[in-house]
Amino acid sequence: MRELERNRDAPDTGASTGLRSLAVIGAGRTGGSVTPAARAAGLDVRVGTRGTAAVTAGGSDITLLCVPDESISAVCAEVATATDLPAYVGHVSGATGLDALEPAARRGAQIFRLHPLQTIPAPGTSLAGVPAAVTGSSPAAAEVARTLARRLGMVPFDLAEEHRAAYHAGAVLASNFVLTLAETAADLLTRAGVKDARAALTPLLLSTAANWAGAGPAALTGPIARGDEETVRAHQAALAGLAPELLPAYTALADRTRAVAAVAAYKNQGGTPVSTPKIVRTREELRAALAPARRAGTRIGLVPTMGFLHEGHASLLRAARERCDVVVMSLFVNPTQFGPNEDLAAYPRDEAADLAMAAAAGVDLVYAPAADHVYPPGFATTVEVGGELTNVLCGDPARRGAAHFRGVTTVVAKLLNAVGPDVAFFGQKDAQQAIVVRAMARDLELPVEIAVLPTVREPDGLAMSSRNVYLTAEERIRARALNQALTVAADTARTAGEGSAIRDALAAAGKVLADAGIEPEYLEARDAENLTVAERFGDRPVLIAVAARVGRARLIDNVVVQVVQVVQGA
Ligand SMILES: Nc1ncnc2c1ncn2[C@@H]1O[C@H](COP(=O)(O)OP(=O)(O)OP(=O)(O)O)[C@@H](O)[C@H]1O
Ligand SMILES: CC(C)(CO)[C@@H](O)C(=O)[O-]
Ligand code: BAL
Repeated sequence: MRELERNRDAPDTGASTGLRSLAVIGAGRTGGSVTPAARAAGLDVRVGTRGTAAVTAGGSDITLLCVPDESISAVCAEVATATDLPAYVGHVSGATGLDALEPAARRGAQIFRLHPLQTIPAPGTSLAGVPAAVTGSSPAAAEVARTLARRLGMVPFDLAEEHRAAYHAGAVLASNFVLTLAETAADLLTRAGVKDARAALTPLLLSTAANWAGAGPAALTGPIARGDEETVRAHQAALAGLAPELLPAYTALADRTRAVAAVAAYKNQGGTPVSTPKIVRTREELRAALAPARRAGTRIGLVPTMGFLHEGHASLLRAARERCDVVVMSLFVNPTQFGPNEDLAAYPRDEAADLAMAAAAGVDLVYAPAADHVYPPGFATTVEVGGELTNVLCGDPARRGAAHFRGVTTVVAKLLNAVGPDVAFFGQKDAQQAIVVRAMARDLELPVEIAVLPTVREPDGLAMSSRNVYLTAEERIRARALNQALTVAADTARTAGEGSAIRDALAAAGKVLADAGIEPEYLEARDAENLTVAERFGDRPVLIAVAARVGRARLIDNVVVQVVQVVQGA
């Protein structure tokens, strides 16, 4: 065996590896396939079973346990009693940990797992080209397992022990669940009157597998890939009548398929997705999906959005990805923050594109509930931040009113409760919203950090907003005046310096707006922390905020000006 260690880096052909003798314990499907492959590779193979394991294993270079999962531990205990203990003891189970080989490890053997990622229906199945997941208790044990795999004709890849269960779940999805899906599809076709459903479906199933093997998510075809949601709804209606028990599974798979379609579309544009986010629609699914992260005490980040994502949202998602272990994005056009004459019905929506952006930014979980799930019949509780913060600027009764912020704080409180994030991310573009949400979190002692990130702008300075889509080409050009006006106000203040009049800065900004034919709903300067009216520019940050209708779009923007920098600790 020492020879085997000496030759670790040698090519794995013939006797040069030093691997000569192999004890195979178990003569079932896997053992019965390993044995002929090992003999064909020129190994000296001894075969034993439970009861003869110690005698068979004694003196071998490697002993491989090919016994049922539940017997591995007991058979390993037998092997551990061998007088001439093999240096390496392994098993071939995907579901079982290395710890099942503890009895041999305790006596000084190095242990490994070598799991063929293939169904082995009978003894004598060829292992040629079969991928094999390899894990070792040491680098030497892993190398021995790789060498053995190659000698048996397999293609080894490394698998970390802590990811064994996830890996095995993947294997079950690809094999067992695909079979279950095929069987379910056949059942449905049979109920729909098709005679030999299995024969009818076989070409489709085989070509789907072959196409996926070649092209991955790009091989996806069908209604979801082409955004035909009407057909999806027709399927759901048909299932509700013919096979209602299949409806939850169909709906869950449709959501998963939307995420795959989004990833495919994003890749198609040349992007490299960081993840395929999971979509959940109910608070129960959300909690279940987050339970492992919560148990593990990992850092959860939440980015609340109303969808129709742009680079502003993406900057929040990327910040969450950098700062948190798990990134949750909510996607919900919240009806309670829209006034009766506002644009709730027209608000732009594109879930598939949103999922693609979420995938690009590395989002783990997208929470996209229906309105009646968030607000079921009987819903009667609201969260409201009182006082100045919600009565001024957008909260002025003549504008969106305090009811708008009541809608925002109510839904944000619900989202914070449902997700339980460590950090929630908001954009400075909605400056008043960020201040109001911070006040709510502080007043209600919510255990969450409210992070506020800078406004992301178009190259010409226009703040990115989902509502920019409402602008015609001519309005889009005029809309630049909002940021230009704020820039002029900030420059005026900075040039005039400490104590300069707010009035002058606002007048300069107002002129820029007027020149563009824009009459603002408001153009005001307020203390950037408590929103009280600001009198002069000085050492406190001043928020200059504007709201204006440009065509159909009501746009907002702001800048924070502090003409005297306060040196911390001075
Ligand atoms: N340009 C931007 N830069 C940074 N953050 C932004 C930007 N636009 C929106 N956000 C932030 O993204 C989050 C979700 O906002 P929302 O989905 O309402 O997008 P929006 O573009 O502001 O849409 P709307 O048209 O409703 O203003 C909020 O915290 C918001 O402040
Ligand atoms: C925070 C928010 C998602 C609540 O609906 C919304 O107001 C928004 O998108 O800014
Ligand atoms: N972007 C803030 C949410 C709203 O306009 O309703």
